[in-house]
Amino acid sequence: MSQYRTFTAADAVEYAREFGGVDDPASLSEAQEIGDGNLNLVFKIFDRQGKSRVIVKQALPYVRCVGESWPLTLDRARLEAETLTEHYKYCPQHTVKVTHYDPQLAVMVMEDLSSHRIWRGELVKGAYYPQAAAQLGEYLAQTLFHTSDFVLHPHQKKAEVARFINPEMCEITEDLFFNDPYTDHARNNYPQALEPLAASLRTDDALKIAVAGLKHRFFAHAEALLHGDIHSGSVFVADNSLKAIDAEFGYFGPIGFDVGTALGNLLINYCGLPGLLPPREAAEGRELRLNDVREVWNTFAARFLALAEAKTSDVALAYPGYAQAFLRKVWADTIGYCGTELIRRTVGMSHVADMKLIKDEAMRTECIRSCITLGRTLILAADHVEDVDALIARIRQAG
Ligand SMILES: Nc1ncnc2c1ncn2[C@@H]1O[C@H](COP(=O)(O)OP(=O)(O)O)[C@@H](O)[C@H]1O
Ligand SMILES: CSC[C@H]1O[C@H](OP(=O)(O)O)[C@H](O)[C@@H]1O
Repeated sequence: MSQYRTFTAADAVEYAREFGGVDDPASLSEAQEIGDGNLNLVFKIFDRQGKSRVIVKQALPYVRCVGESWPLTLDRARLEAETLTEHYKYCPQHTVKVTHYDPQLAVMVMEDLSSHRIWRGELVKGAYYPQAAAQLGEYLAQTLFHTSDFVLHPHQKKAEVARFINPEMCEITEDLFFNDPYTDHARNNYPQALEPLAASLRTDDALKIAVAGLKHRFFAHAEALLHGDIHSGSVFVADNSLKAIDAEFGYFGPIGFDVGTALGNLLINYCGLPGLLPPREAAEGRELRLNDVREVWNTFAARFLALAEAKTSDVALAYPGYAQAFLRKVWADTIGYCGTELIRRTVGMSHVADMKLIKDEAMRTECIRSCITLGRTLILAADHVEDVDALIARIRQAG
């Protein structure tokens, strides 16, 4: 990585002229750094007419939101570019297109999705995209099925697991999802009024054993090439369009982790809406979120089963009924990982706009409380929820 240097806006323009793949490179004239994520630099490159044309994304040698005190591998740019490229093969309609990757500079060039908006930003405003949930279910089914043992030859699968070994990024997830919120960790961050609730997570034996099981499966179950961080801030939406971005946590892990993270962020929004919108709009929005949860799961499960029936290459896994049995385990994992996402986004360090934008402090505290309580309920109930309707009934019961 000796040639590595952190890009300025001028560097990003120069780079885009050379590697941006546009017909008229000389017209590229300006860059704006628009990164709002926790980790990287993202430059939007504009032409002389002020039209944005292409995106240049560069990994920093540390965690952006913390600074140089938290060094982080530059190899995450490769993992992001290669995960997105792999997912694009199987689901081009719902994956951002990466057109160039440079390991020396930890830079990638990708399609500009300025015609879209980040889904989380829309969800917090109460904007509804009726197709988004089904499209996310389709993305999850296509990418996770096609990178699983249902399809890949065992030799190819093992080679792919090796290519996507991602220890440093996985360690972040292992710590932030499964350790910090269940210990008294300096990174944790929650309202003082919730100290008794947060403290109760640290001493709840059943909860800690369930979380240990989820962490253990995150370590050990190399079921498919996950996106690894498919929250509503990693998803762009537009009318009848959805595109996943930001896959630097990609690795071979348990399918339920991706599905659970996706559902978890819909439920964080469900918990936050009473603090974000007036009562009637919030109630309507919450119903839409529950429908979204149903739609993501139902689409994912139906498409995964249809793909398994049509395309399973392994003779044992093709046995009638096996794919259904496998999906029952994915369902239990999904609910458990969904619960851990709710808790790590409220007790842990990485908070999200669905809670952060609630202006009234008392209301914000109550929304966070409901999110933590729901998270715990889901983790504890994960093995006992029959289907998505039963899940929705439990969510309603939790309040
Ligand atoms: N392909 C893209 N087209 C347009 N904007 C993008 C694109 N990729 C990222 N962005 C913008 O940059 C922001 C940060 O990107 P993201 O990949 O989430 O960064 P990080 O890896 O730091 O989390 C996104 O929220 C979005 O606003
Ligand atoms: C110390 S990284 C925290 C957090 O940030 C990542 O999100 P994003 O890249 O979308 O900003 C990921 O969710 C990590 O858990």
